[in-house]
Amino acid sequence: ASVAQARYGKDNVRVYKVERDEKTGVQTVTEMTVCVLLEGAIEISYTKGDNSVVVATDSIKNTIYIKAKEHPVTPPELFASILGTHFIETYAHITAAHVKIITHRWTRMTIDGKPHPHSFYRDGAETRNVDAVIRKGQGIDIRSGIVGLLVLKSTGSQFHGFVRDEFTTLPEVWDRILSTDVDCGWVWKTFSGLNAVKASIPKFDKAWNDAREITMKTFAEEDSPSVQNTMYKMCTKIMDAVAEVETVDYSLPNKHYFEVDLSWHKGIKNTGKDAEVYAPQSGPNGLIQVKVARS
Ligand SMILES: O=c1[nH]c(=O)c2nn[nH]c2[nH]1
Repeated sequence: ASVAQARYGKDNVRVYKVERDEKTGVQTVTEMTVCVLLEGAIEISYTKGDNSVVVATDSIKNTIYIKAKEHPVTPPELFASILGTHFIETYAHITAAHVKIITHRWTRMTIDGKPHPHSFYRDGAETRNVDAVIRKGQGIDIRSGIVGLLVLKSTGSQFHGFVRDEFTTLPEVWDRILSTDVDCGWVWKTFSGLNAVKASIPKFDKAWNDAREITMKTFAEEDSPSVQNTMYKMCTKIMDAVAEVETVDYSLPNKHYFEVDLSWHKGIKNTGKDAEVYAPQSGPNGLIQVKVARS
């Protein structure tokens, strides 16, 4: 037997950083959860119990805090690249670093119509994510993403014309609720290294804003014939908006809301065009996935 693949490190490293503007008194906060996993000539730590090749996961955790102090933590694409580059440049036997950053939302409060200088609230479980792989001599591959953006529309969604056979009970529908929990990502062309990432810094926030706006605008405005078609349109619009992106992917649960037939009670009409009260379903749920590439 031999080691086919191995990587190790520290997961769930929670990091908070505040930026204080002395002139204006405005403070800005960032909170993220970081995972760093290392690859390289580490087999003997598995096969021989030889720990001489192990950068302790505790040291990896320490390094994350030190780099967060020494460097910008935003955009997350930059901080992930700084972190990964540190590990492959510091340890000769480490050949790749896998860095995942989940950025949580601290949205600045608006108090009496004005942005508050140092108060924030968590507006949703939505996160801005980055998965980066930094490989010695092979550059930096980054996938940026949005996770946990929960959306619903009360109409403007249809689903009909699907296969009807002896397994089918689903009625065709021309007006339905559509709700999903957005998990989408966009993969950047490989960066040659940290300097190339630094040269692209303004592109990362713009791409995230574009992807988020496109997702919500397309979701809201499309009279959707299916999740499949609407998510494909989101992908193509993001590709058009961000030239440096090679592929865009979505994984969307279809979070069903079932009509409740109440006709048994005094003939209440609550189905079809009369439906107003629905039963939101925890499961089962549809799950629709796509990755779109430049043709
Ligand atoms: O948008 C949808 N796509 C599907 O594939 C599907 N299947 N059942 N309901 C559905 N809705």
